[in-house]
Amino acid sequence: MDITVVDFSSFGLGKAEPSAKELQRLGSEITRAFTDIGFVYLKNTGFQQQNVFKTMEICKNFFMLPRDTKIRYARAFNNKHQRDGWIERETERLNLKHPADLKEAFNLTFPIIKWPSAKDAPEFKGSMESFFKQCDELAHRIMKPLELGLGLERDFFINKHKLIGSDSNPTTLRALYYPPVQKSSVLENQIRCGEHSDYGTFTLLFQDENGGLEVMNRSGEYVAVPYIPNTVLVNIGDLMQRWTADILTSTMHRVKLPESDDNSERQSLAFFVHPDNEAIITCCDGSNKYPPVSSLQYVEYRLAGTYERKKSPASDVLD
Ligand SMILES: O=C(O)CCC(=O)C(=O)O
Ligand SMILES: [Fe+2]
Repeated sequence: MDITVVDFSSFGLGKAEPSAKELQRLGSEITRAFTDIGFVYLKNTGFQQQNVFKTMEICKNFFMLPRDTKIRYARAFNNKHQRDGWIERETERLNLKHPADLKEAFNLTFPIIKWPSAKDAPEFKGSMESFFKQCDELAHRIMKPLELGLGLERDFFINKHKLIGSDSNPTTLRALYYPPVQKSSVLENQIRCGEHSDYGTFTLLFQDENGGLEVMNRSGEYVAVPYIPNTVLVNIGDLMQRWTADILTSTMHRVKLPESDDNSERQSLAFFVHPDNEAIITCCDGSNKYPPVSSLQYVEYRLAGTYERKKSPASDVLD
């Protein structure tokens, strides 16, 4: 199983809308990939690889801060409407059958109250804000051909994603850091990111050169999804699968441990696209295969399962 690479140069960031024929081509190719495996690599999106790596480096500087500093920016777990901030290692478990994930993360979900100060993390705020904006623009550019590919009316998806980057939409930019792993301290079945499917519309994923991401193929085997320079990996989320009455596929994936104690770390940036809070998601083919659900209700229900009931870092810093 190979994940298709689609050339998105005709509608990359900053480009005018291409001809109807070209948009149709993009739509057919992307829709085919999302129908088959639920993942596609887009190349020439307008994202500069160097800028992606620079953003990761700025994030790494944050992750390298002492715990006492990072804890000041920890995500609160006592308020389900406040999901931004730092998430300590082994706090989340994306697969409930496995021990907690060997990763830490920083969420940018609006409203953002946990920005690290410029003193603690120079450039972090500006860099993440600008990355968020670029992701938002690319997400909207992907929706247009997708509407065409699925034979939906123009703006079908766009109209339900008007408030990205505000308190009325749960879309999240997440910086992930997977620290080096000492095999001797790893619990049974513990990996960097447990097998899961994403929750929302779709996800834009930017990986570094350290592998580990794997996707389940149709035979139920996990296969590597390597980093390809100058591409953005896009995958369908569960809400989109439901929205399209299972035409598009939300596929299980995971991040495995490095092969040996080779001190390799991993970083990624994930942009989880969700419809606006109040959007009601009803099967787009009129089949009513799944009952209508509000975007916010759905994401809150899914997120509730992700966190362990153990003492969370946020309880150290109730503010
Ligand atoms: O870090 C990665 O490459 C994947 C992370 C992921 O799948 C997720 O956070 O949903
Ligand atoms: Fe994921």
